[in-house]
Amino acid sequence: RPADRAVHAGSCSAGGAAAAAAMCRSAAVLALSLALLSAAAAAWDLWALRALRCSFTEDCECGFAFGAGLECELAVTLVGQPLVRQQLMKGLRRFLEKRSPEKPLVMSFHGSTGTGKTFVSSMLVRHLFPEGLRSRHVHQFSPIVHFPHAEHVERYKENLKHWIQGNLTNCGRSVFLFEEMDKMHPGLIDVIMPFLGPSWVVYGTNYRKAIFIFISNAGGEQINEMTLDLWRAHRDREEISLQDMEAAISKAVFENPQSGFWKSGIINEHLIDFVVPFLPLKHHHVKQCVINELVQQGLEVRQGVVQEVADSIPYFPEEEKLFSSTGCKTVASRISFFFYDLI
Ligand SMILES: Nc1ncnc2c1ncn2[C@@H]1O[C@H](COP(=O)(O)OP(=O)(O)OP(=O)(O)O)[C@@H](O)[C@H]1O
Repeated sequence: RPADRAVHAGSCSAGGAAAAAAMCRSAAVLALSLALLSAAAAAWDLWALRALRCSFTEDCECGFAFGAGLECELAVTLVGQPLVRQQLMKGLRRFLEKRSPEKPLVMSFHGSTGTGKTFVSSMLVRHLFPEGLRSRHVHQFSPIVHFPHAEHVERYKENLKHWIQGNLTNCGRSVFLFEEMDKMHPGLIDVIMPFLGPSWVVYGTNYRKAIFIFISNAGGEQINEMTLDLWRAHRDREEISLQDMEAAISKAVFENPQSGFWKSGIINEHLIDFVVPFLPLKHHHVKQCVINELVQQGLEVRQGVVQEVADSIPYFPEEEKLFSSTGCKTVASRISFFFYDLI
């Protein structure tokens, strides 16, 4: 019947439109998938090509350039830290002379406040990448800034892993500075473990060329005590046994729940290549810091100012008043006070 036919025709034409629309959708989906696939293939090709080039030519240094000036700058500007110069230069030389190192370089800086840990780490990165701390291959991490909430540790673990992996994929020569390790949530640090050893695989990059530096006050007390014992035995700080100090620091940070390395596999598995102890600074070291700072600020070096600034800083232990409680940390801020006051 005509009406039926009309209904039928209507439904048929509606069905045809729906079928056509479905066909259009499938075609669009197919086209989009093909486009995505070819884009992914192109990206993959590029990545694989880069990976291939990196593995054959070692040509993925991302602007990394270790100059000869670090040792000299350390000798001229770093005060009272014989072990730092020695350990740092030994670690770097051994690591950088290998075209294909078997594991990343892992160093750990320990010492009480104001002894030069941050000072040395920023000097070091300036000698590795011309832009220093501003280089996009130098990555600073501070648990206080990046991971402030203890209740999110599990999420932080994932974030930290992806952050390191992403940066390493981007540049195998990346430098990671982990500051304030003593504020790190317990257990979090072990997420980094696989990246520090010899057997991790990060495709498309040679992650074994990376440098990891851990910085903390943990172990500072042990360093101070050992330096004090030496002084009481009428011996010079240059005579400190690095082995004894390393053992004392490793034990202290492993056993201290507040150290960030508490019960950490990083210590147990001996993944730290160089423990770098920063010794407490004496009165004459502080004076040298004052002189350096005056020169740096383009101010006249007046002996009166040097003495006043060094005398104004608190020293420990109570009886001998031997070491500066704040190292050279407050020197710069004190200079303006004494310099302009004494003029
Ligand atoms: N051994 C040193 N030789 C020369 N200058 C130093 C030394 N130690 C500290 N200073 C001076 O004091 C400033 C503060 O030191 P720095 O920030 O490196 O201390 P830190 O050990 O990192 O302390 P904190 O543990 O509190 O972070 C430096 O910028 C530098 O000017």
